[in-house]
Amino acid sequence: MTTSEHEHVIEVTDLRRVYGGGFEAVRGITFHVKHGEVFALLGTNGAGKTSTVELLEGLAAPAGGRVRVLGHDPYRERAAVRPRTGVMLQEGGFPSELTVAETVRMWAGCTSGARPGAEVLALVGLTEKTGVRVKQLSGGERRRLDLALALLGEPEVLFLDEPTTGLDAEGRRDTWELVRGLRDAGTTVLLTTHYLEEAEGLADRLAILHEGRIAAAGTPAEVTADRPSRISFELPEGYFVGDLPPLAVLGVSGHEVEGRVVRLRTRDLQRTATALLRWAEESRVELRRLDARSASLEEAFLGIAREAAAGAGMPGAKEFVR
Ligand SMILES: Nc1ncnc2c1ncn2[C@@H]1O[C@H](COP(=O)(O)OP(=O)(O)OP(=O)(O)O)[C@@H](O)[C@H]1O
Repeated sequence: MTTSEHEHVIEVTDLRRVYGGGFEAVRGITFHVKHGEVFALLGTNGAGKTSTVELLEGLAAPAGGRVRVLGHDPYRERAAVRPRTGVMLQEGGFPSELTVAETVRMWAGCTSGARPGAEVLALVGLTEKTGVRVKQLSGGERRRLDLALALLGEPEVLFLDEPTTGLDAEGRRDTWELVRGLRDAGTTVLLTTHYLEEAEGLADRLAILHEGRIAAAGTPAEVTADRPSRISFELPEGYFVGDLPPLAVLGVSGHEVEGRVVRLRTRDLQRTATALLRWAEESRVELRRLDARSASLEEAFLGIAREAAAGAGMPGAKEFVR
């Protein structure tokens, strides 16, 4: 089966995973990943991200539901799926006495159609470390070696479990560039991450898992759309919140005051910001440390976690099909 622009490269339907002791880590999740898309699975610790990715990689059989990768069952039809996928696990677990070059050679021996080791090491910026033993690599360099090995077979589908954990800011940005380049070349990427900024900047679509279920899903913009924007500023000496226009007139849905700092929440950022600035100008007042911003994925994520903890029922999709 060949992939085309319109096919779902990964299809997950009502997927369940139950561990030995009877614990249900994945409780019926549904999502699709399209050809050439970067899809991020987010979630709190223990939400079920790794448990899900392992089912997609064919490392275990689901307790219920269905997984298809490139049209195949990754567990039962492993031989058909494995050569076309690249996997970067959370723990690489290579023999630490081998050098980087030896590790890549060993891995290439188990990879059908492996490209030259020097090529993947250059891609991840490890060329200088070719002769270094794995045990002497830094944590970030090991992550990059993990990524190099996942790329050896020029996979059509790439699974990245927390690819930038342990990387410094520059290494993280390099990895993002690399993933974007792979996506632009048609690779489908599914990644898990704890970095919301990473998902916001990299993912075409994402799902937020909470206790084995999808709490919200969509594009980063869709997931943040129903969250309020925020405006904060410092009131000058002698002014109080009561001196502002009525908050209802400003279109404010909630506010907090801490000393002189005022934080407003609004669902209409333009209206609130305009009314506030008009008032400041007419009152000849300077709003110091003025900051206005749309909801970030981080706010959406924290909001979902809070609502879930409060048992308030979660927004967004219980299932997500597009
Ligand atoms: N082999 C196992 N046996 C029993 N329970 C397990 C096993 N592996 C994972 N779990 C449990 O399943 C749940 C989901 O774990 P999982 O590793 O999938 O979460 P995660 O979202 O990847 O978390 P993290 O962000 O911490 O890596 C957790 O409560 C975990 O304790």
